[in-house]
Order: sequence, then C-alpha cells, then structure tokens
Amino acid sequence: MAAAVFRRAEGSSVTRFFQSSWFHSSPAPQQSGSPQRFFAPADGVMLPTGSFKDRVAFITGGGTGLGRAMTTTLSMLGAQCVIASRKLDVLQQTANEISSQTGNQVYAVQCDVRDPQAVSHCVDQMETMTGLPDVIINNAAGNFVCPSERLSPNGWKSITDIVLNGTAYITLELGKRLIKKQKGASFLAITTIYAESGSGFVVPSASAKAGVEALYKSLAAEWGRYGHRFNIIQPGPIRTKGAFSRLDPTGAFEKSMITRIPTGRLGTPEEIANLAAYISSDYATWMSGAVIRFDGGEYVSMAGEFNELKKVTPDQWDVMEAMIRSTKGS
Ligand SMILES: CCC/C=C/C=C/C(=O)SCCNC(=O)CCNC(=O)[C@H](O)C(C)(C)COP(=O)(O)OP(=O)(O)OC[C@H]1O[C@@H](n2cnc3c(N)ncnc32)[C@H](O)[C@@H]1OP(=O)(O)O
Ligand SMILES: NC(=O)C1=CN([C@@H]2O[C@H](COP(=O)(O)OP(=O)(O)OC[C@H]3O[C@@H](n4cnc5c(N)ncnc54)[C@H](OP(=O)(O)O)[C@@H]3O)[C@@H](O)[C@H]2O)C=CC1
Repeated sequence: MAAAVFRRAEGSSVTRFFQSSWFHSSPAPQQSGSPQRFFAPADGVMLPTGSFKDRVAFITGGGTGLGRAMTTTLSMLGAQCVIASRKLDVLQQTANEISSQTGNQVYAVQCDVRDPQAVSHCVDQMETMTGLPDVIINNAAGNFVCPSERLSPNGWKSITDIVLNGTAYITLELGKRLIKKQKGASFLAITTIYAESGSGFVVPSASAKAGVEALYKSLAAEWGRYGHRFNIIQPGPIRTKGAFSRLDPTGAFEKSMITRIPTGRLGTPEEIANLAAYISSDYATWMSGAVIRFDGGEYVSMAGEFNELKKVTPDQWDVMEAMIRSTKGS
C-alpha cells in the first residue's frame, strides 16, 4: 500500500503528495505504545511543608476544578486560603473539605467578579477575616464553544466581563489596598494557550484572555516598585467538569486533543497546582512578567508546519529521502 502511494507520489510533486487525502487521513504509524508512558504525572505536593505558613492566598473560582486544586495545594503548604465565586454553597463545601483535609482554615466568600462593588465588598470581608493576601490567583472564568455568527452581544459581554473585567477589578482593588499598606504580593493569572494564537469558536474567551495577559505583563513592569509580581500560566487541556462540559459537550474532541499532545495525555489539576504554588512562593521571587505555557507540548505541536510528518514511516522516509536527494538544481 505504502509503496503504491509512493509510486504515485514519485510521479507527481512532493507537495501534491502531502496534500493527498491518503496523507491526511492516515493515522500515525504503529508505535510501541503511547508517549504517555514516559510522562506519568507525579503525585503529591512539590514544595517543602510550611512553604506558605503565615501566608494568605486568595483564589477566585476556588470552589471547583483547577481553582480547587490550587487551593488544596496552598492549604497543604500552610496557607490560610480565601476562595471566591458566585455559588456560595459550592465554595462552602469545598472550603470545609479542604480545611478538614489540611487542618488549615479556608474561607468562602460569595463574589461575582463582574461586579466591581461586589469585588470591593469581598475584599472588605477578606481584610476582616485574614488581612490582605500575599498570594492572589485570578482563576475564575467563563467560556463556551460557539460559532461567532451565533454569538449575541450578551454572550460576548458575559465571557469578557468574567475573564477580563473580573480579573482587572480583583487586581486593581487588591493592588491599590496592598500599595496603601506597603505590602508585597504575588499575582498569578490563569489564561490558556490560545490567548497567544487566538482561536475560532471561543472568540470572547480568546480575546479576554489575551487582554488578561496584556494586563499582567503591563503591571509586572509598573508595580514591581510596590513589591508586586505578576505571572501567567497558560494551561493546555485538563479535564474539569466546568471546562469540558462547555468546550467538549459530546466528548468527541478529547481524543483528537490527546493525539496532538506530544506527551500523549491531558494535564492534571495537581500539576497546575504545583506550578502555581511554585510561582507564588518565595522560591520564585525573581519571576515576574513570565508567561508559562503548560500544555504537554500541544501548542508547538499544533503550530509547526511539518509536524504531520510524524505519520511518515521509516520505509516511507526511505522513499522520500531518495526523492529529495535525486532533485538537482532549483
Ligand atoms: C482545551 C484547552 C483550552 C481550554 C480553555 C478553557 C478555558 C475556560 O475558560 S474553561 C472554564 C469554563 N467554566 C465556565 O465557563 C464556568 C462558568 N460558566 C458559566 O457560568 C456559564 O457558562 C456562562 C459563561 C454562560 C455564564 O453564565 P451566566 O448565567 O452568567 O450567563 P447566561 O445568562 O446563561 O448567558 C449569558 C449570555 O450568553 C449566552 N450563552 C450562554 N451559553 C451559550 C452557548 N453555549 N452558546 C451561545 N450563547 C450562549 C446566553 O444566551 C446569554 O446571552 P443572551 O441570550 O443574548 O442574553
Ligand atoms: N480545564 C482546562 O482545560 C483549562 C482551563 N483553563 C482555565 O483554568 C481556569 C479554571 O477553569 P476550570 O477549573 O477548568 O473550570 P471551572 O468551571 O471549574 O472554573 C471556573 C470557576 O470560575 C468561577 N466563576 C465563573 N464565573 C464567575 C463570576 N462571574 N464570578 C466569580 N467566579 C466565577 C466558577 O465558580 P461559580 O460558578 O461558583 O461562580 C468556577 O469555580 C479558568 O481560568 C480557565 O479559563 C485554561 C486552559 C485549560
């Protein structure tokens, strides 16, 4: 089969061969297992016990998914945590579960980050309970896949208000109060890999996440003088109910996501939590303005013009190499 394809390819141009339906429909050649076997995620908390003792961490969207995982890790490392989002019952349950697991206090505060007054009230409550935070993680987000021609103004507003305006309201409210008290802090924003490339079908999210990155890079430059660091994690796909119910409601895309990730698997919430803890810790005080892509290699894998050549087998390479070497002149 391959020999016949290459005989045909030899008669035409290499470009036409790459454009052939055979090339695009054929799977990657048989390998001795998924690359996943090389890249098992490590369990457990990475930093030394007590790394966040006497520290306060504030995590938006801390009741679910990645926010819950980051809260758990920071709490295990000794932080007092404050988690905030719209659903107080969800927050309260998460706070109770984490507190009883770690022995450290987790406070739940209801706050819709789209409302600057609610944000200000939330920070008032936090000041009373724990004082101003040392660690701020802007993690709350809204998203759904939708062809842009079906998007209403309110659909656009809903996502961009949560992601960009919400992050800005939280960051400015806390930043101003911290500056007044002359207290340093680490700010971390969770964006995503397509904040950089843009992506169809999630246009409000892509636009807002790009805005968050500009906000954080700008403040890294401006507010270092107040003792504030600003960093960004761009996660690739990690299965959470919140994300996957809105981005892959039928489950059809997960398999294709995994095939384009060179490490052969999705990320885990615990991996993000360890990275977030490191960035927010005293081990990373020289890190500011950084954008950390954390995606198992998915972004570069999707971007590289020739990465589909992974499908070419050694036999096929023999033919292609011969074809290339036999070409003389331009
Ligand atoms: C895979 C690798 C990259 C992954 C990146 C992941 C990024 C993420 O951000 S995942 C995080 C996902 N988590 C969430 O989205 C949690 C929070 N989400 C929500 O609460 C809701 O989904 C929503 C964002 C819609 C906000 O809820 P809210 O109750 O405030 O809004 P609604 O009144 O329901 O809707 C507001 C307008 O949006 C329109 N809309 C809602 N869903 C859709 C949809 N699927 N398609 C098109 N339009 C939608 C809704 O109709 C409203 O507009 P209008 O009718 O004009 O009033
Ligand atoms: N999972 C993934 O594959 C990826 C996720 N990300 C990012 O990771 C972060 C966490 O996502 P994930 O854990 O997967 O999804 P979740 O849906 O679990 O998390 C989103 C959180 O945001 C909160 N939230 C939503 N709207 C508001 C609002 N208006 N005010 C306050 N809080 C709000 C939600 O709580 P509530 O409903 O109570 O308000 C929820 O806890 C997001 O920033 C997302 O963009 C990035 C790349 C990949």
